[in-house]
Amino acid sequence: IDLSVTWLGQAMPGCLYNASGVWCREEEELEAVRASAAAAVVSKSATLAPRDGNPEPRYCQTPLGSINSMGLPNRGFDYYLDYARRYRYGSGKPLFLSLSGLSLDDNCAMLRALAEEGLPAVPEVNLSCPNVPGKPQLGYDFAATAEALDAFDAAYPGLYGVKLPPYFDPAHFAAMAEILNRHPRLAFVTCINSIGNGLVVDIDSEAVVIKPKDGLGGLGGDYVLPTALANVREFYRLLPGKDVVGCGGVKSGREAFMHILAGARAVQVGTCLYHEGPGAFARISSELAVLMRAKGYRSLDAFRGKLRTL
Ligand SMILES: CC(C)(C)CCc1c(C(=O)O)[nH]c(=O)[nH]c1=O
Repeated sequence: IDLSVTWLGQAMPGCLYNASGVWCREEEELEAVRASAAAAVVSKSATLAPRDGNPEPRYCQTPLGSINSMGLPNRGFDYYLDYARRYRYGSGKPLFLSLSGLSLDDNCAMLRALAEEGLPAVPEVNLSCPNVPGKPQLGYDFAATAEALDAFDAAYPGLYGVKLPPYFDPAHFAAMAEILNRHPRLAFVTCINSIGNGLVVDIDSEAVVIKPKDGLGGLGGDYVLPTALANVREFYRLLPGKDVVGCGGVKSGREAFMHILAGARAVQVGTCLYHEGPGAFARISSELAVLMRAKGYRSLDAFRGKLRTL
């Protein structure tokens, strides 16, 4: 059973890696993911300057997944760029740097710095990054997204990707695809980021479960799987020549199989990784291999994007 993936001119020994934000803020965490059965590593979304993030509790696990309003706590871009400079490709696992600048200028400054370092990692620009206050996140502001991608093309000469928020309307899938398809070096989209601004209520305390934003936070886990699969399948269809990375609701070989069936080139694990730790990658990989063997598939190419309609 071959779980390897070749994309972006790189080979990955498998198809699973972490979702940005989970087990990837500190170098020790990044190294633990790299040393695990994960096939790649992505860092916590970086801002130019280090950030403490929001007051705790800012993350909460629930029976159906997770809710978080971390507030972009990260060590600052130079910390992750330094890690990228020293990153040992010996393990054959690509490194992605997630970027979430607080302004378009910050995102472009980080992209330019990455280019000047000789592209030691592939950027995954987080389109859930904050926009002008009072406006929706960048990924929900189509004009701002179009402008940002033009600026990214000018700032960075290599292949890059974007992390997309979930979309819920065919007109939004079409509008985003039209913009994304203008950018040939935009090589992949990662679908999806958490479903924004959910509210989890604890009936015993009669209170919300996280402190920031009066309890509003991004949802992950079982809550988001159908939305994640829909975004993977729609953008797989709408972005010819680009790769889609599946993210959302993966906790076993079953959901990884679903994401690849929907068209995912590779699959990220977030909420499940937060709770299980990097051992999750070996478990999910073996579950996926068992599932493939039972179905007679010897590689991911044998079923990628082959989700049947009725
Ligand atoms: C939500 C933002 C803080 C604007 C970006 C960082 C981020 C966070 C976060 O750091 O709160 N959490 C997520 O689930 N997804 C994200 O993209």
